[in-house]
Amino acid sequence: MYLNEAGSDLVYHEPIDFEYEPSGFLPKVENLKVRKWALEIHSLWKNLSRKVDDKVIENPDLYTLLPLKYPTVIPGSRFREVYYWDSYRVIRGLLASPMYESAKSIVYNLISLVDEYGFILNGARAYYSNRSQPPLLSAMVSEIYNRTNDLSFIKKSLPALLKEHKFWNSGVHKVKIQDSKGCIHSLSRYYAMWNKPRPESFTIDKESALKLLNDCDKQHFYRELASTAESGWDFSTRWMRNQSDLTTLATTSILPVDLNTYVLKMELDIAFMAKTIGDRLTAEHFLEASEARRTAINSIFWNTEKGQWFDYWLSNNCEEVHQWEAQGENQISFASNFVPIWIELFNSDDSTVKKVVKSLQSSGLLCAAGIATTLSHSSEQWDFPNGWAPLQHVIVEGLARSSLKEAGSMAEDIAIRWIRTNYETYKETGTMHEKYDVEACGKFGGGGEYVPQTGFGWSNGVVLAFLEEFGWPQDLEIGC
Ligand SMILES: OC[C@H]1O[C@H](O[C@H]2O[C@H](CO)[C@@H](O)[C@H](O)[C@H]2O)[C@H](O)[C@@H](O)[C@@H]1O
Repeated sequence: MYLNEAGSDLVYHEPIDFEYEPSGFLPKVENLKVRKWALEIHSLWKNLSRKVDDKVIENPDLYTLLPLKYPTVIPGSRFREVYYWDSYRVIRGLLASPMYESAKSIVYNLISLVDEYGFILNGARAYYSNRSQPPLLSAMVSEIYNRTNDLSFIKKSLPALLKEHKFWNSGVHKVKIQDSKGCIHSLSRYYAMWNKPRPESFTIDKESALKLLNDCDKQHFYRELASTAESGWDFSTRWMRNQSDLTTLATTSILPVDLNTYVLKMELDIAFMAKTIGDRLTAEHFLEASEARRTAINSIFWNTEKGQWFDYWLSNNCEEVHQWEAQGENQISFASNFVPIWIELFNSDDSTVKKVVKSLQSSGLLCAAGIATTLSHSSEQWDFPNGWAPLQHVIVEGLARSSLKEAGSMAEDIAIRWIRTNYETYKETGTMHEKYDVEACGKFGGGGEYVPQTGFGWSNGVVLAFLEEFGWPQDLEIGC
């Protein structure tokens, strides 16, 4: 057998809209040291830009890489293909850069995946076709539209968003649940269409399953592993019945707060886009869908005393309509419990925001260098002490949109801590990292099934997005 060198299928591409010093770049960054660093991060888009090699387009059956037509941006290091939810933060950074054409071409590639598969794959490889990832396509489209006012862009994107909405709200992804007052709600869950070892981590999964004795238990476990990869949080004690035993992953039995927030955002974005292009019926339908999901999120996840939205654990995975029970509420603090604050319906409500700010403050998740993913020291990568760019971003952005002063200050404080740790680690190691250790400023993260990766798409995107939003004053020190 003859194999090409890894990475030769996706080749370097010079982005057409890249400039070394773009005019109007990060106008609120006054400090020269920070501006210089931000320009270095901006120039990393050049390193991470790729296009599919012609040999793959000509003979797609010979490759695992999918023959995407447009140039794209990869996360970096071992992640040499496009990843779905990473792309949202990459796009937010590209918009700050500003590289609108590069941002649009990422979306066009993702749309082509919906056309072909009916959903967006975890990543653009054939072996990722058994699952998706946190659905953020609508957020990508609406952010690009906000900057460009390009009506034809939303016209081209809307059909894919409608298809994607169906994927997350039908079949195995859809769960019906009756609340304590007798109302039936429809929510979404992660559920991979796969019950074998993940092809990209085949030997690791086989080994993890060794202690399971029968084939049925093994198949169940393999589905849970792949479903956890669909959540983007692979792996975390958040999904485990027993925090020290990976084989107790139970992701398909959990109604996740963050997934349902992203689907709510999808519904609101679709309603807005449909209205913008004059499709009144679709707009009304999705406004109703968003109202129903907001009610479901309040009823099933929100705990008003604790000021958090908690994941809900289903007691039995096979019922047609589940019955809500107090014991199903998982009252452990995870960063995902604060993700709904991203949505205007929640961040415009002062009483909710006050509770959330108080709760986040006392949760133990707020650390020296940002928000920890969970409080569990498990050595899994989506656990303590790791902090991840997408989680800092979604919470900070939500808090910053509130009109409450204490929420705004908290948002800015977290953003400053996060920018500082990214800066210090970059100066120390010469690179941007996939995740950071939030216990102290200037440390990158670890744990999990692969060595820490660098590059790195979503970290670059979030630093640029934070600097765009908050700026950096002349006299504020950047070092730890
Ligand atoms: O190969 C192991 C796993 O790698 C990916 O997961 C991690 O990296 C992704 C790219 O940055 C990121 O989207 C994900 O949140 C990370 O946990 C991949 O997505 C997994 O499916 C894969 O099994």
